[in-house]
Amino acid sequence: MVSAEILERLSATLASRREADPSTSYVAKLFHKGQEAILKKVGEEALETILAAKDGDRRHLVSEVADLWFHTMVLLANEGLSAEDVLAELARREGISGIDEKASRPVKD
Ligand SMILES: N=c1c2ncn([C@@H]3O[C@H](COP(=O)(O)OP(=O)(O)OP(=O)(O)O)[C@@H](O)[C@H]3O)c2ncn1[C@@H]1O[C@H](COP(=O)(O)O)[C@@H](O)[C@H]1O
Repeated sequence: MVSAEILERLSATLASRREADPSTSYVAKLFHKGQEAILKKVGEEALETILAAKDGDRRHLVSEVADLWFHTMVLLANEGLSAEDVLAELARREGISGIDEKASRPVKD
């Protein structure tokens, strides 16, 4: 079984690409293009994920979610963050019902 360690290894690879040659690395090329280009890819992959979910092909859906996760990880790496930061946030939320959490928010005027 594949474990979440793949996310940590991928995060390390992404961080190492900050100094890599854009002509030999897709990730280095995205870093070189900057945040706008990365956000555009995240948006495209989110849309492709929605379309894949609607077409009912489960393997296609998994492939598109992998593209989405990968590009959101590039986005995090571009901000000096990693999958570990997101995993820590999910761990912090573990066991807290979304309904209870929402009800505990301060009331806005
Ligand atoms: N997981 C991935 C991964 N998933 C998707 N992609 C690439 O993401 C790109 C965008 O996918 P699209 O389907 O949108 O293709 P496209 O429309 O041609 O893309 P654009 O040219 O428009 O950006 C493709 O080139 C995919 O190959 C990935 N590229 C790299 N990785 C990982 O990142 C590591 C570092 O990659 P490099 O920096 O290229 O060495 C690799 O070893 C892998 O572990």
